Amino acid sequence: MTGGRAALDGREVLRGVDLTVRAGDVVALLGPNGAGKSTLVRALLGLVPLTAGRTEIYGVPPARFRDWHRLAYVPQRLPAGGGVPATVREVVASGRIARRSRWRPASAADRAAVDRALEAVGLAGRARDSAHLLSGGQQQRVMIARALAGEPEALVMDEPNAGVDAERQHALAATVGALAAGGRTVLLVLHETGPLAPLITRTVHLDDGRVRREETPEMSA
Ligand SMILES: Nc1ncnc2c1ncn2[C@@H]1O[C@H](COP(=O)(O)OP(=O)(O)OP(=O)(O)O)[C@@H](O)[C@H]1O
Repeated sequence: MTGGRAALDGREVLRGVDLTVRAGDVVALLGPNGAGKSTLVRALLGLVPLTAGRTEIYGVPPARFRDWHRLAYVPQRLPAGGGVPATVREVVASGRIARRSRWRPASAADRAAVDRALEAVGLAGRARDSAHLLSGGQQQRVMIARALAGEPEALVMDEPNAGVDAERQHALAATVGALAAGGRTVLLVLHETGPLAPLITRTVHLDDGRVRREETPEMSA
């Protein structure tokens, strides 16, 4: 993103953001409540239109970007259920849709990716349960698993550790560590880096809609 500006309800929330996330980066986006972190990640994905500046995903503006299987996004708040009952496994399997050619039934590779994703978030034993009956934290893990199932090159997660206990935070760090080791790109909105700290290649501090500071681990070492 270069010079990105965005407004919500007539109020400018992004005030000229320059941010480049490179392949293989594990970026932590930090900042106080209301700094614009969620709006920034949504704007990077083309979910919030820019009023000025520009942004590109793999070199293409979001409106023209087609390779959505390369990315996955785990929003901070869960989309309202929509009243459609689905099992945990069905929700996670929906993360494969962008990868599958249309009308083709799920392959062994699809099923294996869903199994791995369920294992990674510790929900393998809940696969047949109704997703909408799980707790908020478990539903968040379902959304993370759905993102992992698509085996994206880049993952964007908005506050995946909010309200999450220490054990699950360490489990998430293990998952992110495996992604990083595989050369994947990860952008995380965080309140604090916690167990993810050793994995982070760059921290970006946002305040009042602007990037105030960027740090790499070498700088703080
Ligand atoms: N849909 C909306 N309409 C109007 N204003 C909004 C909307 N969503 C967010 N805002 C406001 O925009 C500002 C930035 O919000 P944003 O959610 O991007 O911040 P954040 O840094 O992610 O905060 P938090 O850590 O609390 O999630 C806040 O002042 C918020 O109240």
